[in-house]
Amino acid sequence: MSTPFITKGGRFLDSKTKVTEQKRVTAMIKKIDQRLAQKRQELAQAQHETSAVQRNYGDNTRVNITEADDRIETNAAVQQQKQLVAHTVENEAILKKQIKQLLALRQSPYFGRIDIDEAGEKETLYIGTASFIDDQQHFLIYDWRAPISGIYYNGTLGTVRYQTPNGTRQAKLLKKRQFLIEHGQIKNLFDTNETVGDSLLQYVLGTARNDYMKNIVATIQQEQNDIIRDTHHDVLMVQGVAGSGKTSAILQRIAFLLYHSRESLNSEQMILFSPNRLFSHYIADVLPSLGEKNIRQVTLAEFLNYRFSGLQVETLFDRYEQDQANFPPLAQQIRHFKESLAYMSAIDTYLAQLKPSQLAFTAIYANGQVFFSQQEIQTIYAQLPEKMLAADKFLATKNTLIKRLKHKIKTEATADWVAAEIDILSDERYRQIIGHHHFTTGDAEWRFIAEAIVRKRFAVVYDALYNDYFIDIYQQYSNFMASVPQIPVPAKIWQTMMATYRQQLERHYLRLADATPLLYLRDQLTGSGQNHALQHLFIDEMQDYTPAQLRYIRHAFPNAKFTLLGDRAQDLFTGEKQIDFQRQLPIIFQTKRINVITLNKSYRSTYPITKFAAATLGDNNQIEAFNRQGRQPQLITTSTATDSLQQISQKCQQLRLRHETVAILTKNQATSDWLFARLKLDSETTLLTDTDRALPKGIVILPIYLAKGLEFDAVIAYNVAKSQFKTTQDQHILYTMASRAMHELILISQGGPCRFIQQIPTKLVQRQSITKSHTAP
Ligand SMILES: Nc1ncnc2c1ncn2[C@@H]1O[C@H](COP(=O)(O)OP(=O)(O)OP(=O)(O)O)[C@@H](O)[C@H]1O
Repeated sequence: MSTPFITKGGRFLDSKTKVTEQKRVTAMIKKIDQRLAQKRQELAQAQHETSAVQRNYGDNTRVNITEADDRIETNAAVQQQKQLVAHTVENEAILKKQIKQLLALRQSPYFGRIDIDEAGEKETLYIGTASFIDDQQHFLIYDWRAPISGIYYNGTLGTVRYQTPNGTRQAKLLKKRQFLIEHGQIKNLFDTNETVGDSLLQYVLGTARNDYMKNIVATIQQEQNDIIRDTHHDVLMVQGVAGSGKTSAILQRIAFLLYHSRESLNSEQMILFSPNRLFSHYIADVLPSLGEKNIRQVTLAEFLNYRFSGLQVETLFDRYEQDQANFPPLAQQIRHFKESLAYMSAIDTYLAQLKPSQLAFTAIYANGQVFFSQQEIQTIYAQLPEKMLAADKFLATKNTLIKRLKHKIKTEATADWVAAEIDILSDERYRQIIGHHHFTTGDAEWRFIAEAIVRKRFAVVYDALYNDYFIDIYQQYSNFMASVPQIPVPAKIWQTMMATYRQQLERHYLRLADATPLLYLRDQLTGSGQNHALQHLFIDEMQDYTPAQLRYIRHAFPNAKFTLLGDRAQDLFTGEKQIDFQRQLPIIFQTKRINVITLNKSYRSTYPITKFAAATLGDNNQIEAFNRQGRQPQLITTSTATDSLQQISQKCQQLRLRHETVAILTKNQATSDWLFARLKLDSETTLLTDTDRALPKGIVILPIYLAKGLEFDAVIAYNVAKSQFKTTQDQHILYTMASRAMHELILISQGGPCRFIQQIPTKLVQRQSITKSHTAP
């Protein structure tokens, strides 16, 4: 970049300073190069060792099983060799990671410098994406996550405090310098007294987006830093306006947590619930760019489908598409009720009062005959102490059934059919069953084989017990629904809903609103479904989750800490009744250690676009626009579909000359399909659906819910007419569409625009009407 930074509170530096700093950068790169050469040599050596160990592995572990002593020795050798292989492989992986980190540092060793005075001792520290320590153990670069780096993000000149594992420390911040270094060359640098100067941010945000989200460590803002570094709360909830850096903060937070809890935390103990698959792809580069492994990502649909193997669970997107066509008020009331905490509590009450005779046990069959009858299972359950928890009773019942199965295997082993089967057993099968076992008597051997045969015959029973198939959980849920005391609709409507539930079940289909209550009932009844190992769970776009879903997720991951990010104004799915999550959080998460952070400043879009997007929400918003100049949003009103198509084509052509990615956003998939079939565009155009996993460059057409969390250089929002956008939900859709644009926004309205646009002050949007006379040649 050649243009100088224009900075509020920043100071341009003379060329002498730049020369001195460049010298340091060059010297640093030299040191990094030396370290790289050394690490590459170590890697070559390690690879050589690995293949030597692997070669030896075969020789040393040739199994000698004739003598007992030899067997023990061979076993020990195998273990030793295994450890050696694991060690060398791990060593190689560490070296590869270090080389990758050094290569990144070589391009841009650091982005910040702080000069501090700590109790009279002056120090100059440089901050980058990873630490770099010389052979004398001097920190030449500090990792951005090191405690002292907190000063860079939080402090203005003067007295500053920073957190260390041993408590808070104090220092005087004398200088804060920001760098932009590309390919080893300082592109710009300046001193600032702001937390992180706007100029660098303006530069970073002004560039075109690429396929992947970038890390923001060089320009983290103070309030984002609070999110990243919060380690004191069980639940951290961020309510942030569109483009305020929620997703960015979550990803840097993951990197931060991994750095600070290296000993006790690894990426497998974290999971991110993301809004769609495109999003998963979009953010895939951030953690690796910070030297960390990606964590697992899952969409709610994937999570539910995994838990309901064999059933298809309605997705949020399918439901949204159907609701657009028809969503009667009574159905809305039922759904709203089923998604509430009250409904989940009703399950708790139901379970507490459940009599043994009310459990929907089912008989277990083996080879066409009843093995355990429903009555037998019920009786076992009924004999357990009344006060026992439902889950404990279920487990005790299961254990008794397993014991009975084992007993039956023993007695059945003496049956005639077993003896007959043993008589005709082939030699090969016989040897297979015996394996390495040795028997002192012929009787013992015979018994062993007989039991193995019976066990195989009754394997289905064991399977049914193991998988809890002796309770019909779908019937139990149906019974629960029939017993719910305060239903929100007339009894007849509720019964119709239950009948539909049963019919859909026959077709292996389950409504989304029933999914989490059903899982909750199943888990509470059977004591299954909990993951105690997970330590951190992150949810992006939390406004798309219902209280019942959050309650279930909390139940399923009892030891996890939660980071929840959302924006009420981007709530596309709940309809008119917005949920007050903040009030419900202590009940959902059953903790008081909750921190709520609000982000009002929006960074993604230019100032005019953010102003426009905010205005679609009316006066009732606190959105602050980051000061980055750009074109005014444009509203084009047409009178026919043909005119709209023509305008979109024209605009696409123009936008493509200026931008890498142009998105045409529609309200639903059907409209996207329709546009894709009719638009004749010269540039490469892709229609996206919810099965897509990658975002191509060029022009993309997609429904708004798939664009959640994403951003594009330019957006064309189609069709913002009053016939299409009426409700509060529509208003949120409009806001979400507008806020996806980074640099340019065009809105097409076929017929008069909706009231959310009509109300916008004239100066915020450039209006143009296309009448027939304009489009006619
Ligand atoms: N401190 C920052 N420095 C540089 N870029 C930033 C910063 N904060 C946010 N951004 C950029 O702003 C854009 C929006 O950020 P992000 O997607 O994290 O916001 P969000 O709050 O999750 O948005 P939405 O809710 O609209 O999906 C991204 O391009 C991100 O890189």
